[in-house]
Amino acid sequence: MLSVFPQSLLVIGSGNMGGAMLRGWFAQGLDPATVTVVDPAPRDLPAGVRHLTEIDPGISAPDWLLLGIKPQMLGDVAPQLAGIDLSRALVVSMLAGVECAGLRAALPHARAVARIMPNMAVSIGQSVTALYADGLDDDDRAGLESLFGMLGTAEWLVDEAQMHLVTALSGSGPAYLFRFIDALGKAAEGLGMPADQAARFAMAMVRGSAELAHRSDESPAALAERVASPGGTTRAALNVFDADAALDRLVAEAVAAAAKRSVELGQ
Ligand SMILES: NC(=O)C1=CN([C@@H]2O[C@H](COP(=O)(O)OP(=O)(O)OC[C@H]3O[C@@H](n4cnc5c(N)ncnc54)[C@H](O)[C@@H]3O)[C@@H](O)[C@H]2O)C=CC1
Ligand SMILES: O=C(O)[C@@H]1CCC=N1
Repeated sequence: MLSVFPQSLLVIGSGNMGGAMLRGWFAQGLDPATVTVVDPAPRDLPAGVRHLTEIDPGISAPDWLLLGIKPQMLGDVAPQLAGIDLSRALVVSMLAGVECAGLRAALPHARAVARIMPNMAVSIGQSVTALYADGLDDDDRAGLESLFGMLGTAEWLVDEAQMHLVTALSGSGPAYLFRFIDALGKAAEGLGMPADQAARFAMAMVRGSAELAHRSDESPAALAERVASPGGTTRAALNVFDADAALDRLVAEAVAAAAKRSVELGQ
């Protein structure tokens, strides 16, 4: 059977995201011997890969070049990649904000470019990953769908501008949820519950509720109404969220700020 994995993968930047993706693919059968990681300070470097602390002109032509650096570093790193043969390479960029045109301009010798926007749940194989590329052939598209489907779910966007919104929604989104869990625990602690127990209950509640919402045919908004007995405790809390649409407005403002920052990072 033909492998779905690229024959040779060059990873530039193996931090939170790059490292988590590699570990996910190794668990699915990617051979570490086919992977070269360039990173001066990688995070939990997976065993068996070839590791370089800087880009070396001796790196052989990769099939995939995975960019896992911060967007602000592309300007420094791209010139160092000028000496690498990328004539066969599909560049796969997770850089927030940086558009395909910018990637092509930075790496004009690459065969093709594609963008992905995963999230931190790649580390447990439960990311939702947005894919975007223009003018990519069917084999490359199928390869991206396979590799990112292994790390959760993967879905194509048809309009590149939507990448900013996906970044603000599902790329940054885990942080919003983590902060909400934290705030719930702190609220109960503030009202007198032991901190560790409040944190445990908040976490367990969010986990169960997320799974319930995932399995349910009803919308999250409808499920919330089912929790809220008329005149009961939940309604009292939801009334606080709903006063002047406070929760919707706060979340909309936060997501808009993230999307705006994504646009800025691409400039
Ligand atoms: N953290 C997240 O949840 C998400 C991050 N992203 C994107 O992923 C990218 C990486 O983010 P993180 O993994 O969180 O950052 P990180 O800071 O954990 O990883 C970046 C890695 O780049 C390495 N690095 C620095 N200079 C380098 C160089 N000259 N050559 C090679 N490697 C170098 C660092 O040592 C580090 O290991 C960013 O572009 C971000 O926009 C996308 C979706 C989610
Ligand atoms: O905060 C960031 O810029 C990156 C992109 C999405 C999640 N983390």
